[in-house]
Amino acid sequence: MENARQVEAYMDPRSTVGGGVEDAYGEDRATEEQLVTPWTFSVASGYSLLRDPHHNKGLAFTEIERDAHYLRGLLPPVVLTQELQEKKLMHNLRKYEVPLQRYMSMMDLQERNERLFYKLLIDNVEELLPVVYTPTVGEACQKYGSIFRRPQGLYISLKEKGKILEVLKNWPEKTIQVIVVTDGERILGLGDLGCQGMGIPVGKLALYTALGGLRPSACLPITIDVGTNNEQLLNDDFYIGLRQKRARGQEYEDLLHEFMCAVKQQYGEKVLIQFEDFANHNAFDLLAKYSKTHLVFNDDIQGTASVVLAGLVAALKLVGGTLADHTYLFLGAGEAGTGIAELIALEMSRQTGTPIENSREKIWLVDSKGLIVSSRMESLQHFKKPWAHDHEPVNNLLDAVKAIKPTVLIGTSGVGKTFTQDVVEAMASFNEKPVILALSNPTTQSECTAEEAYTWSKGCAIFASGSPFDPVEYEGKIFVPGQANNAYIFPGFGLGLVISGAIRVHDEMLLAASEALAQQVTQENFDKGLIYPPFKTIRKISAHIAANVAAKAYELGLATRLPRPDNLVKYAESCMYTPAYRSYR
Ligand SMILES: NC(=O)C1=CN([C@@H]2O[C@H](COP(=O)(O)OP(=O)(O)OC[C@H]3O[C@@H](n4cnc5c(N)ncnc54)[C@H](OP(=O)(O)O)[C@@H]3O)[C@@H](O)[C@H]2O)C=CC1
Ligand SMILES: CC(=O)C(=O)O
Ligand SMILES: [Mg+2]
Repeated sequence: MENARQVEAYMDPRSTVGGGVEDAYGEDRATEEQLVTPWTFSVASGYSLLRDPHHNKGLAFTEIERDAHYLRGLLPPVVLTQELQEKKLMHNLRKYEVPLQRYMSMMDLQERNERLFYKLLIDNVEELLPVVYTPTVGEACQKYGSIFRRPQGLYISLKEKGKILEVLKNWPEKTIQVIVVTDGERILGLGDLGCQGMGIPVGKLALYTALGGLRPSACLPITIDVGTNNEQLLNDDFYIGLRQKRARGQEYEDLLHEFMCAVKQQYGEKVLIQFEDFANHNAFDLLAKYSKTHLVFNDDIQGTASVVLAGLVAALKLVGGTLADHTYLFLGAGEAGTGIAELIALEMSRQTGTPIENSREKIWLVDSKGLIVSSRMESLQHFKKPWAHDHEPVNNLLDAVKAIKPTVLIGTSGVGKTFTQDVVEAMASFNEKPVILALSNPTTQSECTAEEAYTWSKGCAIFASGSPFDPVEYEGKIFVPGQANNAYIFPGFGLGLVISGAIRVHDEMLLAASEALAQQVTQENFDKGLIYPPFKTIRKISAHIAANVAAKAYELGLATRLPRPDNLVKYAESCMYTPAYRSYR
């Protein structure tokens, strides 16, 4: 009687649906308002095993496993091999015509059966990279609130200030080797996507595992939510982040500092923290500040630099000369642009034995206000100042191309369609083989398409882009564009740091990674005009990059994992995660 009265008191008069203690099946003895304990088993078996993505094998559980793990009757009788599961999933995936559907299907698979997800990604890397990574991940981030099903990483917002260590402890895995963190302010070339930038750390870490062989359980995606200045998201009912303008200044710095300290406290000195898609007004400062105390790597500044330098070194085989014989012009003078420029200058100086200031004179950058020249010095952000050379002001790209006459044109502006026909034709008018790299992502932001580059240059351009383009036929010849994307570098780079137990990142490691990548371009690739090896060999490439990076860490005295293995390539390969199913006792 007392109980019934309580129930009545608890019932929401607006509710049209019953349940709780009145439930005919007695499944749920609590009313909706009563507190309940969300208890669960800790060892996966039976039904919970099928729902544990780390151990689930779906229809591939063997008869013996079905008996031993209480799976009888929970699965239909057939037993499939992992290969057949893969075949079926690829068949289903290919039926989707909308890229976002493929993305969601892959994310569902990752949530359901992790090993199968990685098997698909590894075996079909060229087909699936554009699905889990650029360009589709860009669209996924834009629509993240609408397609959100289950959280895939850690969200640390201003609400968690003072409690970040506790938040890290909530993550189920304790041995973390790599964190990819964003604050969502510069997601690809799509701008401020706030908390919805989470798709990027998730995607990057999927590549850490698939391309670089880091264990999935050792990877942690994190989004720091300090608000967003994207009005559309702030007004979107489905937005998943804090509904406020971005915190700046001391409030931002304090949250980031708490985060950085908590990470080191929780995971130790050797956890790699990869900064991804921060806006440049924070990215350079964070990297400078924490590179002294933490193992940090900014993918947009450093990873991109390493991949582009590798492509340029390889391109020299096609265009001739040394790095120092060329003249470089960038559209975009932010993280990617100045990061690449600095590494080219560093390598040039190393090769020629001249001071870096001299090498920088071969490199020019254009930002939204025109060519970076010394008369603009006072108003330039600190990372642009080294590139302010003596020249009269030039306020658009075409005039800059005509004035500087670069042999290499690199797009890092985040703005699509900026390499116009006039620009490409100008490049082709004074270069036999102009090198044109349109690095901005996703595809919509690419400075030009592969077809435009080849057609407007009359088939002369050596072209690569940040997001993939299909081969192009021009005057009966097939041109295969390369993909100049930091995805070539960061998985192997991170593996190299992990296997050597490195405690700091050093510029020489970026050069070592770059060198390893350039060495992987074969004559067969060059014959096709490619300056990068195909992604299908990426695990081998990653092992070589890891070995070179680890060797440099040992050489610089920054490695802690001793003794140094003799054959670092073999060692790197032996450390790589493979997604084949394990047998359960
Ligand atoms: N392929 C790859 O691996 C990578 C590609 N990227 C891509 O590069 C792009 C830029 O990234 P990031 O460097 O981090 O971004 P930043 O915001 O740091 O830099 C963008 C730069 O482009 C300039 N810019 C913007 N609009 C124009 C314009 N219309 N004309 C000329 N310059 C312009 C900006 O000028 P101002 O300073 O005056 O505002 C700024 O210097 C993104 O699309 C990103 O996806 C990034 C990393 C890796
Ligand atoms: C590839 C990458 O890191 C970017 O576009 O930001
Ligand atoms: Mg990035």
